[in-house]
Amino acid sequence: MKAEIIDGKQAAERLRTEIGRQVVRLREQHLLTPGLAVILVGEDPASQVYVRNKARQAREASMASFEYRLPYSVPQEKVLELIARLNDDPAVHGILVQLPLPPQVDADRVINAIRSEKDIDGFHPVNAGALATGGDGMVPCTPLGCLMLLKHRLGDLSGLRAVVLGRSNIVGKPMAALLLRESCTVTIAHSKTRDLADECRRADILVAAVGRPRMVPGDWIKPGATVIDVGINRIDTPDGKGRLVGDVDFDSAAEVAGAITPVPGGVGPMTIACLLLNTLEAACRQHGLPVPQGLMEAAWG
Ligand SMILES: Nc1nc(=O)c2c([nH]1)NC[C@@H]1CN(c3ccc(C(=O)N[C@@H](CCC(=O)O)C(=O)O)cc3)C=[N+]21
Repeated sequence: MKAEIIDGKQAAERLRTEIGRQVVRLREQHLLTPGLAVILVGEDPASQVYVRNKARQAREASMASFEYRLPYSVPQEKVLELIARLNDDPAVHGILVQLPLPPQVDADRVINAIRSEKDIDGFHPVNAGALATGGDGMVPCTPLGCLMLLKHRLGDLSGLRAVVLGRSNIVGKPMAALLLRESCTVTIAHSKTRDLADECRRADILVAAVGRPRMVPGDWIKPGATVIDVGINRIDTPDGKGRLVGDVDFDSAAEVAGAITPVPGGVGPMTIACLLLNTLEAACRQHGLPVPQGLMEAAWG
């Protein structure tokens, strides 16, 4: 194996430690405790694990965490009512509604209902628009985490060719916008892209976010490229336990890439750390306090 493994777990731990310090400072100097509210609809076991992890890590960073569990069959109105209440709750600075949602609940309606200042996922159109036009809104957690890992490895990204595989509003599009902001030459590739392998082979930076287990083989990767694997796919194994794999075929990719993120232990932990970062920033903004600087650098320390 040739590639350096980019340790997202370690980078996320460093970032969370620094966030925790800033939260303690806010509490002591301004009597302000950043609060994160997480809404989970339904009983999906994987989602329950994520939500529990988010709440635990928020508390470990000295934040307040509020969890709301609604039944799978909940009417959309009930979800919107809860959001309206949290929008007006001064103890809540960030609201996250775990996706996906059941069919009777329209995700766009729900996202639009969250006050954009409390939209720590960065999914609200106001925040998506700010990212696209160079404003300073909330940046979606997964792309932000990916960017930190890229800077950790590469420093300045200016002029590099970046290919983003996947065009979702949650990862692909905001990832491309962030890389453009860093002055990369950005290509968004997707299921209709012709000569997908050739597009990928041009990439100095390849971000895979398609949700297809091990879709990207090593021979799609430019030698020395930096590969960020956003995929978290559970696959069956002969022992029946199953395991997590990314969108990239790790073993063959690691023979070619200069650096690569593992799954698990890559992008996932950074996503949660960035969620805490956004909650801290949201709390500061809502109270007219300066946003602590230099936190992102903590991740690539
Ligand atoms: N509104 C909303 N915001 C989200 O940010 C959001 C969401 N909905 N819905 C679901 C996805 C998924 N997601 C993950 C975050 C961390 C890990 C993570 O830390 N994964 C560990 C492994 C965890 C395990 O072992 O299962 C890792 O990659 O090392 C995974 C998945 C956030 N999501």
